[in-house]
Amino acid sequence: MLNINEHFALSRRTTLESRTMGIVEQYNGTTGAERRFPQPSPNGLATNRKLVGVEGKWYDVTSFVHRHPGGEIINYFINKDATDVFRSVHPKGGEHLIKYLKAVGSYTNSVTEDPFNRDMRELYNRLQKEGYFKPDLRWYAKKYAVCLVLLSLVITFVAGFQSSWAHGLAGVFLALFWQQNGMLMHDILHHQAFDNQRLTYLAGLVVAPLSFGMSANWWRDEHWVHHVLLNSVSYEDNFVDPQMWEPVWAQNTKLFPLFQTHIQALLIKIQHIIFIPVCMIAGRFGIIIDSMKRETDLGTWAAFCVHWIAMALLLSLLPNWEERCLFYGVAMLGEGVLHIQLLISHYSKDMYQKEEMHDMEFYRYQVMQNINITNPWWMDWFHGGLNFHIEHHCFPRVPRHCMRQVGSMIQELCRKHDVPYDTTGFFNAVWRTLVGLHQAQKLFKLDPR
Ligand code: HEM
Repeated sequence: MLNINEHFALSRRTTLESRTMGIVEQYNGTTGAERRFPQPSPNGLATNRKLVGVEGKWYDVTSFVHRHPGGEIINYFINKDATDVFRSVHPKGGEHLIKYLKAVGSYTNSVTEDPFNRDMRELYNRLQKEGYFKPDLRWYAKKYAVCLVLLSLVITFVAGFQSSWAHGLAGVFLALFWQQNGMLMHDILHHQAFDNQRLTYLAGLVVAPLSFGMSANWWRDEHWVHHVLLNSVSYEDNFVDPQMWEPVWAQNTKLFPLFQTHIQALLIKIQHIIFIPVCMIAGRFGIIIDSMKRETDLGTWAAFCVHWIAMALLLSLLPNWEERCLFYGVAMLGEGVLHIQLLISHYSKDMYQKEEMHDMEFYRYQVMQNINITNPWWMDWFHGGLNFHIEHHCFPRVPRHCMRQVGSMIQELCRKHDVPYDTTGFFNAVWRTLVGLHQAQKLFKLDPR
């Protein structure tokens, strides 16, 4: 095990950018999460081929990995059993892909030795049989109709009233519009509304760059890595779960080696105090800028333009700059709550590193690394499915409105196998995050070299 100074020494060798962006190369070889995905040996099959194991069969992807529409993350699963992750990420659970692929060998169907994982695979089969994974377009269409009502309230209160309170209220409606769109984007990109890649892309354009001002492609790519390699950090491979890493927070001591400047050290000392205000003030712009920096898709850029032109027109309807700042400021702060919601389901969980990985298979790992938010059903709209984070990480394609039922099934299996199922109220989850940040800052110091 490395001590903290050695961590820092290691971390200096690479740039921060390569840590956050070079997600790919590290997947070859033994990385931290490897032990999470058991490896049956592809005995008797040519060793120079790249094989992926799904449901007991080996598929040769040697000539396909560079063209894989899901990106280079597939490299991480070469010569491994990828059954659970394969079913979780692909539309239709990848059944359409399996039908057309030719197997080149087989291994014992269930390499999983963890009885909890075995039962969760059975639960997956049951959910599949009972139609839980069926995309529910009508339910999501109703949700989008609510968004349109919110948008018309924004326009009415901006254009139809002169008073400041009406413009402040319009800001609240805009915050709700963005928050609900953000949650819809999350569901849609997980194929909960369409199990077709093209339609998912088009719907993603509407709810993300057009309505929210953020790139759906960027978010999807980062988010899938987050799902698959949740809460992982690996210094040698310059990798950290992209959704769990902001160069301003050290929520876990395993992130310390990634911080190198005195400014960062200063921010970390007060991170528990500034966490909420920074999320609320800068959260929205942080993801907009990040997503624009890497976007190359013309459709997305066209949607960005429409978004900002519409926003400029809306602001021009207000009588002066004070009213504009009031309106946009209220909207931005209100939408900032979404950024807190996005982080509290993981921030106070542990992070795993190569040297310390536990032998946990897919479902056990997903259950252990997530926190659910307990809330009455009538507040589900506010949490937008993020409250069922355990269920979502186990079965990302289950539509939001089925989560309660699926939650009871998972809880039953957790009780049966004595697997901790972490659930707490919204404010308590925020508190746990702040306490975690506070404890981490007490341990933090820059390398005194
Ligand atoms: C036999 C191996 C595999 C094949 C043939 C394959 C093929 C594909 C195809 C054709 C798509 C486009 C979506 C679709 O039409 O279904 C896709 C998407 C994707 N694949 Fe794979 N894949 C394989 C294994 C994997 C593995 C092991 C991972 C590991 C995480 C992975 C991650 C993804 C992701 C994240 C997407 C994007 C899904 C989205 O757009 O929402 N794939 N894959």
